[in-house]
Amino acid sequence: MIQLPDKFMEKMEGLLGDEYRAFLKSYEEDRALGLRINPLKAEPLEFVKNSPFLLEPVPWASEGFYYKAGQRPGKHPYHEAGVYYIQEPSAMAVVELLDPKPGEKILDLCAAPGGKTTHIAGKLKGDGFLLSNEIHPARAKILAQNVERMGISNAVVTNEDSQSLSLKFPEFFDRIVVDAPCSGEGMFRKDEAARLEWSPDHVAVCARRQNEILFHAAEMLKPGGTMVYSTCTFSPEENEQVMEGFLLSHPDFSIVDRGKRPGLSPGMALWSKTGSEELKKTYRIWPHKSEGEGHFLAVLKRGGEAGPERKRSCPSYLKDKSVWKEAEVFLKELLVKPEVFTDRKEYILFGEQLYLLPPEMIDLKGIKTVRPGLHMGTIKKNRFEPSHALALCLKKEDVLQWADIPSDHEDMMKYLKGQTLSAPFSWPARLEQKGWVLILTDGFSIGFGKLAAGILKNHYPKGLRWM
Ligand SMILES: C[S@@+](CC[C@H](N)C(=O)[O-])C[C@H]1O[C@@H](n2cnc3c(N)ncnc32)[C@H](O)[C@@H]1O
Repeated sequence: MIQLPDKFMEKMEGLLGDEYRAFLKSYEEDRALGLRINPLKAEPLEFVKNSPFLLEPVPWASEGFYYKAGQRPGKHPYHEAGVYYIQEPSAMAVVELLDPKPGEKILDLCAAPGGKTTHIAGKLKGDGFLLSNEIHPARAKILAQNVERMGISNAVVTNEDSQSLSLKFPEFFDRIVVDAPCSGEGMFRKDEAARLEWSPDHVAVCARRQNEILFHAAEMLKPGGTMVYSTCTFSPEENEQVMEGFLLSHPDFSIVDRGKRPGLSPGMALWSKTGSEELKKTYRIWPHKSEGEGHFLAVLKRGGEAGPERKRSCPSYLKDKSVWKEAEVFLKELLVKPEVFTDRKEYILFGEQLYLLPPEMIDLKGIKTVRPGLHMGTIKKNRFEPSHALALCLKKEDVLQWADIPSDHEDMMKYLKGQTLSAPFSWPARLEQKGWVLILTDGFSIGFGKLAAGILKNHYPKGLRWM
């Protein structure tokens, strides 16, 4: 059995009373493992029918499934193709409760490594604007990589603190997720660092930080907008009590009742300072009651109605199209409908790097931006090199040249290792004599290759290659 901090155990026994034994026993059991299918790549139920893994539905997440220990979905080519995101099952409840709709503007304020961001993007179906922010630079890079792997075209990744963002985006977003940094008690089964770092003082520090982050998040929500606050900890100081304090200082906000949900228990109003019944509308996930780690969630609504959109400054898009004529040539050669890209106006150039920004973006001057939009590629002298991110956004039916390599074929392994593939090819393909080719595995795009004289040169990024 794992070693839990003594003071944590004492505290939980005091809070849970008779239930404490069942709670403690859950630490002797294996934790549930989950993955969430990416609807930008696959229809979840269709995928499950043909999946190489044995998958069972997570009751609170339509795209979420449990997989069994011993299966290794993280080591399968489908993972590199962004077909799914490996995610702790309880964490999947957050975006289900947020309920984002295509066309909306969404903020994921504490976003790395990207579990909620990639879930939101799937529900937006490429329509709308997602700002994914992470305060720690190294984690923001991992977030951007996951956004790329999942084939997301309409997300911007920033690396800011919540206050700086709030100055740029007052009353801007329709929905916001605050998946707050917390003491991580709910992750003790899998995270030794959280167990070692835990102390009552750390809980208090986390609660103060959560209040501050929420304060700034609230400023960015449109009147009438929805915000989900979540943590992966049990402590009432970081959950019901944070909500209680927030509602007292923000009378225009209220907790939304999303009704009974399978696997989700009501929040513990009695553990707040006032015992307000409202807090029963928040949710908890308990490891001794559901197949998932400890979690707390609350859906908040801001009162009022959004006024007319404020005038905000736009980014300065590329006006001179000749700058990216090589990119245009590439798009016309590879795509069935190049106009999907060539008719768009929201292009910017960072040095040699060409990006396509989501529509309705505002100028991000002064904001540390890791990924301003979809990285289209690099404009080199007289040629254009498409980016890996673009390959992952494309589908077989979008392109004129493709090669579909079965995930269990040795050539897929070779491709992921960065090796060159030579004709004759034994897998389905539509290839002309030469040029850029979208590489797929079992129909899911996974990268680019370039064909010349029967040799398919590998363009799988060096940093991602399998050893
Ligand atoms: C619970 S994790 C987020 C997990 C993420 N939402 C996901 O689903 O993959 C909390 C994140 O908040 C970040 N964070 C830490 N301090 C912060 C602060 N003061 N303001 C905003 N974010 C912070 C952490 O670096 C961490 O990545």
